[in-house]
Amino acid sequence: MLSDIEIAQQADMHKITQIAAQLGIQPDELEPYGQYKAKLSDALEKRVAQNPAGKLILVTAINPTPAGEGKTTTTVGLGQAMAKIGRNAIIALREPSLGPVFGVKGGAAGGGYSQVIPMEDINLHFTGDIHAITAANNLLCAMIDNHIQQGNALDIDTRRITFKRCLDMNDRALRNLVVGMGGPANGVPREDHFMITVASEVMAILCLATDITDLKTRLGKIIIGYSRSGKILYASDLQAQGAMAALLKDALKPNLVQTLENTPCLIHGGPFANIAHGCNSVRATRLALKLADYVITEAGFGSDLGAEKFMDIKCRYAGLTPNAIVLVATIRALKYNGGIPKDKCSEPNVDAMQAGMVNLEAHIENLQKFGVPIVVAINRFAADTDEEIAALEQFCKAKGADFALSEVFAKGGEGGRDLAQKVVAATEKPGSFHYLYDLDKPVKEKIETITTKIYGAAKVAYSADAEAAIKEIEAAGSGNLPVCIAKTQYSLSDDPNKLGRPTGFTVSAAVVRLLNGAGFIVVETGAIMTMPGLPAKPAACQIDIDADGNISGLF
Ligand SMILES: Nc1ncnc2c1ncn2[C@@H]1O[C@H](COP(=O)(O)OP(=O)(O)O)[C@@H](O)[C@H]1O
Ligand SMILES: O=COP(=O)(O)O
Ligand SMILES: [Mg+2]
Repeated sequence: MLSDIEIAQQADMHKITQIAAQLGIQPDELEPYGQYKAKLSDALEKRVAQNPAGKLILVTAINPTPAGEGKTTTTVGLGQAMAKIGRNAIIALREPSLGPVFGVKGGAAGGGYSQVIPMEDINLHFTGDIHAITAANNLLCAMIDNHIQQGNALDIDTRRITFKRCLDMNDRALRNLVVGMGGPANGVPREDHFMITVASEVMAILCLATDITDLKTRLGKIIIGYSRSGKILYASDLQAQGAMAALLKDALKPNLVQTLENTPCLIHGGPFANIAHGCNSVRATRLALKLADYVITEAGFGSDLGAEKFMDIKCRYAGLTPNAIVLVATIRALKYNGGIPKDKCSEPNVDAMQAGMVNLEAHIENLQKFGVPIVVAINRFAADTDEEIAALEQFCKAKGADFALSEVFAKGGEGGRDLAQKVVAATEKPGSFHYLYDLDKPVKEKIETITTKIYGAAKVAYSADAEAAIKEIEAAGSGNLPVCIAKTQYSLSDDPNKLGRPTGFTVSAAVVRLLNGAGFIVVETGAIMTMPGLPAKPAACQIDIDADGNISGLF
């Protein structure tokens, strides 16, 4: 079989103006970036605002292996399959981060015959949105350190600056550093830290902002740290929000591209779901709902992360109601959850798969708590045996769960017809969507609702810092915000080694941070890091470009 990039490079790409025309988008509502990418204008958003909204479908997954289980691939394949069955659908994805592209997972443009294209552009610089987010974030950092250098009128406590620099790269050497070295002309020395751009508050703000005014307001509300008297300081205290918003003017507009089968795709925003809220932007999702009868979108990692945050943060803020959920399960991930090492998960092993079924069961039960019809998508890999597939289908039947065997990786839209039919039917079932918790509950109660009802934890252990932060957040009147738990994606717990369906465990809430601009409270658990590191053999080592500009090795 050809590699992902070889399939993508052989695709018959249509001009982006043709893809736009399929959606009724006028040429003057499109801002092309070359012939195959474009941003969608504010004028379009205004013109279609009164259109009836389409149906919203979320794609999530069980706990993944490090390679990922095919949510993006399934989202793309389902979008293609909907066209095959004559349904008018758009897919809405997050933009890939350079961290995984050069790290372990590789790109995030789907795979096989279900990819979005041009995949090299999408996986690398795309339309520059993540670079703009990095620049806006680091402009604020430069203004913080400059304010201190210029006399520190705000009396910023240099030991309590909470806003970190960012870079869209897996670079562990930047996790902890000292800035301002070199003497009086070069700044004031202080400890600082980098996080990966996709975990930054500016990324979260871009994904939740409804327009440029809302964006600027949110940016101004970013907490940068404290004065030495303990006063909370904001980006607006440095008059930074205007310049930051100006840097993000174009990044705020959703991007239009296409799938291998020339069906439309919006890509906008790219937060990870383990260390951030894991959903593409509200603007892109809302716009897509006004342009098509079905919108298929994905949220990162398993339902314990991306799907829970999609429901309780994104849908709540955007007033969205999902009409169906696709739960991607793979035989390899079930074996992984059944205790098989990741490099052995392609070997036939029904027993191990059966042992790992408890993880699928947990995710089905989790998603049922949101009151939205579910379809399990068995994402078929070449190594899957008929016996394993039959056993998995039998499990779904016994569980009373709708399911479909999906072969969109190997066959594109043709491999997703049954899934598409099942999903359309699911969207026509009565739903009773509801959030997991009410915002007016105490912060600890919201945290413990997620950890017990979704993760299956027995309790939460709060560090002294976490306890103090929760008290301070509630005393400042900000306790009525959603919670965004940062934890490992490999386990329902905060311990990556607890696979399957662990019970009786304790989740450790180590750090609690108020993202005042984004409007949610981050709870960092276990040993989660906001700046990943590259692996021993980075994917970057196999990426190359020839004299004609042809890129290879991206996957
Ligand atoms: N059915 C499949 N067979 C082979 N490889 C697959 C299949 N589905 C997905 N992949 C590959 O697995 C990796 C993860 O897929 P992706 O869709 O990015 O998962 P997720 O979005 O859940 O992280 C990608 O390299 C993709 O090409
Ligand atoms: O945030 C993680 O997203 P994927 O699960 O699509 O890799
Ligand atoms: Mg993905």
